[in-house]
Amino acid sequence: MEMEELNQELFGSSDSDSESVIDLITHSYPRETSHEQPRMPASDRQDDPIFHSIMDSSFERGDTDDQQQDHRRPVHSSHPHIPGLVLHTHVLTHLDQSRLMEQITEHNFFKGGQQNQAMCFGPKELIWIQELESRLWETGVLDEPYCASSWTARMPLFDQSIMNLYQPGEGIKPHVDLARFDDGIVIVSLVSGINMDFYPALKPMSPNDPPQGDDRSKSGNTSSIDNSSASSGMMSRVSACNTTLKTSPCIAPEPHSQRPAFSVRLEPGSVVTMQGAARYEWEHGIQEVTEDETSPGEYVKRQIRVSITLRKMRQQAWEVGGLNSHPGALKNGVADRT
Ligand SMILES: O=C(O)CCC(=O)C(=O)O
Ligand SMILES: [Fe+2]
Repeated sequence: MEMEELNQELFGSSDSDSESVIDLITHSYPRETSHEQPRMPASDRQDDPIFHSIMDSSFERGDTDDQQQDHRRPVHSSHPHIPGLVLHTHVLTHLDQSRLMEQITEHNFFKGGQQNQAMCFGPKELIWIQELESRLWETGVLDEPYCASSWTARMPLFDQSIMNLYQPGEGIKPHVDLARFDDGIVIVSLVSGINMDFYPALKPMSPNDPPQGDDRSKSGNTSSIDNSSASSGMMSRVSACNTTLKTSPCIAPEPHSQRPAFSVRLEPGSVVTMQGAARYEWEHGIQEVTEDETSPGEYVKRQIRVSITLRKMRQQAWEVGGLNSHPGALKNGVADRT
């Protein structure tokens, strides 16, 4: 079956029942992966919330607006007030998203919704990173001036990916990504939209900070989230509560001392790139709310969302304790956080 037909089945057909779509997701097109990771049995996918979010989401129903979006060219909008922050819309088509979601679902990274975060290291296991990278180049996301060649020329471009699953009402605390990561961070939004908020960092970071971070990140309101923590591959909801890495309804949200300075609407298929000031001097976060204001007085209910963050570890970060000190994290590219 051609990919277009698959996409039509997945997203454009109103009468396809779950069984047939599950079957399509399981078997329909050849996989380039050599992953040894255990796959989710097709029968279990019927209970998989990610799968259901695909089934329920508006773009999967083939809404006219969403269909049209597929034919729109990518638009790159540099933020007028946050240097280095660029929103790239209409980057991933429904087909791109469906392929990524298929891989994520198939590898059961979120354990049927029991875990809300999964991490992979190294380029080998990350077929979606290769696909994403190609798409980011093809669509001009990684071009100057949005992304500086000082980091886009590095090899590999990304060696870590983190996938976040957000149920409606979940968010992520405002933070500056850890110093162990290089400049140039990419966040890809899948399945449904969300508002991301930006706050001037109370304690800005710099590319020259020690890669392991310092005590500054442990105090004050600026959080430097170790959702990348090299010690882990997966973060369970329980550990999320214990570590406050990613906020979850089971802990009281800590309000940020500031109101967001700016909010950016991240539609599915859009990409955010952060470099320079946007990466080091601004915090980004997602509030724990069930609906987002998309224009004055207009609110949109949240649905399940999945994001993929692509980053590159700094060389010094490997030296001070990267994967070598956490061999478990390497197994199959992911490991349970314990
Ligand atoms: O899910 C998102 O859009 C943001 C994720 C994020 O900030 C991170 O992984 O550091
Ligand atoms: Fe982040």
